[in-house]
Amino acid sequence: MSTRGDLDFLDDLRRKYPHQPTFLQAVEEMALALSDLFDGPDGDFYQRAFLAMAEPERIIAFRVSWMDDNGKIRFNRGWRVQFSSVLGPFKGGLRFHPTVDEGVLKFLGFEQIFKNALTGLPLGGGKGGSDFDPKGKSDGEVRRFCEAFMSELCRYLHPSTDVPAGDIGVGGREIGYMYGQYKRITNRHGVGVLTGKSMNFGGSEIRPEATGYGLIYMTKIAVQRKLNRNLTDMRCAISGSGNVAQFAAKKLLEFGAKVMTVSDSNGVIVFESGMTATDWDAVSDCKNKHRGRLSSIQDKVSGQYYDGESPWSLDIKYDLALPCATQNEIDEKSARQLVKNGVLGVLEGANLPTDLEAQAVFRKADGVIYVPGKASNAGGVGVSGLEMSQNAQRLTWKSEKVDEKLHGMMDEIYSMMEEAELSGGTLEQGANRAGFLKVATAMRELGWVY
Ligand SMILES: NC(=O)C1=CN([C@@H]2O[C@H](COP(=O)(O)OP(=O)(O)OC[C@H]3O[C@@H](n4cnc5c(N)ncnc54)[C@H](O)[C@@H]3O)[C@@H](O)[C@H]2O)C=CC1
Ligand SMILES: O=C(O)CCC(=O)C(=O)O
Repeated sequence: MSTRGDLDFLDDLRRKYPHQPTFLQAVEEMALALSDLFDGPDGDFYQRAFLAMAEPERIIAFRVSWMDDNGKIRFNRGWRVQFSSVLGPFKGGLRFHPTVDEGVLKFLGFEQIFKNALTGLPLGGGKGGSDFDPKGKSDGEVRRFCEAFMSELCRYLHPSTDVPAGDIGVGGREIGYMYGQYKRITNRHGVGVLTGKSMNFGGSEIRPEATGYGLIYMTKIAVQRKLNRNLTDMRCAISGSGNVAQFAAKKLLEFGAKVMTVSDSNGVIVFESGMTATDWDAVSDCKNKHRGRLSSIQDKVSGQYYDGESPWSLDIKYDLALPCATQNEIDEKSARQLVKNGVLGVLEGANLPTDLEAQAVFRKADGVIYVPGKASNAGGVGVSGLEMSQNAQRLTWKSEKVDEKLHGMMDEIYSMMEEAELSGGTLEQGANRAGFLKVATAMRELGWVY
């Protein structure tokens, strides 16, 4: 594999976007994994295709003005990065978080292109969101913000153009409010312009669960094929306690694994004897009903709460690390600690949770299974794609059918990665290469790069 210094053809991007470090990080991670292609016989074409993919087709930026509970008008920035329509409509979530800016959305949109390609569905890549902070806002404020956001965004959406969904800070409640406003403004009903909708108006079974469940389906496959064991009693660390983390934990409990941790940005709960179903209910209630902090349930759960810590800052032995919170949550020091404590696998539920130095530690560690988020968390957007299919058919499929398709998708993605491994590469290279080649080939066929 090349080193970061070898990728000279990225210099223009580095010069243009020094203020977008996470975007450049995502680009470099991808390019490193593709270095064999860039150095090969068709390298010139692949480099040009890669640079074309790294420039969004369109970025829409807008002001969102909304009224707070005191009757004051407040302003936020909103964006939709329509990154790539090569494989299909722009598809990817919306993030509401104070750290959101154009660079963060470009990193997420760039990852989304290849993730969506891996699902095997005709989906392009996009991402959007706002620097709005939902923390501490009343339900009325969140609703008015969502309506204001959609009032701007609605003119750019269409089932065959751009179909957003949720991400950090955007769950079923926010999707409902945005869809409500879309219907009000456009007078179009029952159309698939958003996924992650309620089952009452065109949602799909298993979409809320899909990212977390998909992650654990892939984890199960990896552990079976690489370690020849099942998940029973394996000590699994999860970070985060939102949508992805909750359903990853739920599926792990179902498979008999030991869920050792969940966390939020304030602290972590460690379940030395493994999380119980009652603990899971308490976390879900805390986050989904009360929208509270984990510290508020420390007396209601069997685990111990540590303020200011994360699953990766504590010196604990885990068999599997499943980061499900946010980008760059695992740095080099945490990665070394995980490896020292004998971690067997790191499978990413979040997008880019491992920074470049930490990735290098996992790559070098003998035998550690390392699966990047664009493969292991693809189940969410995969089921979003199935929601679009159901909307187009005006049908609702049974949950067993959706779950089976989700399982099949994760299995298929693992097989693609395994193919690369069997020919001397790694699972990580396999994921990046399969996603990239699909988009690059399509671009050549469309006459967009040649
Ligand atoms: N929702 C989905 O379908 C998908 C989400 N993802 C990724 O999964 C990750 C989690 O997303 P969701 O669960 O949907 O969001 P969410 O809003 O439901 O939960 C986010 C969780 O991360 C925690 N968190 C956020 N910032 C943090 C920080 N700086 N330090 C520690 N914890 C922090 C929050 O406390 C919360 O528990 C994100 O990286 C997202 O991009 C990836 C694929 C699909
Ligand atoms: O379901 C979707 O469209 C997008 C999910 C998402 O944002 C992601 O995969 O990171």
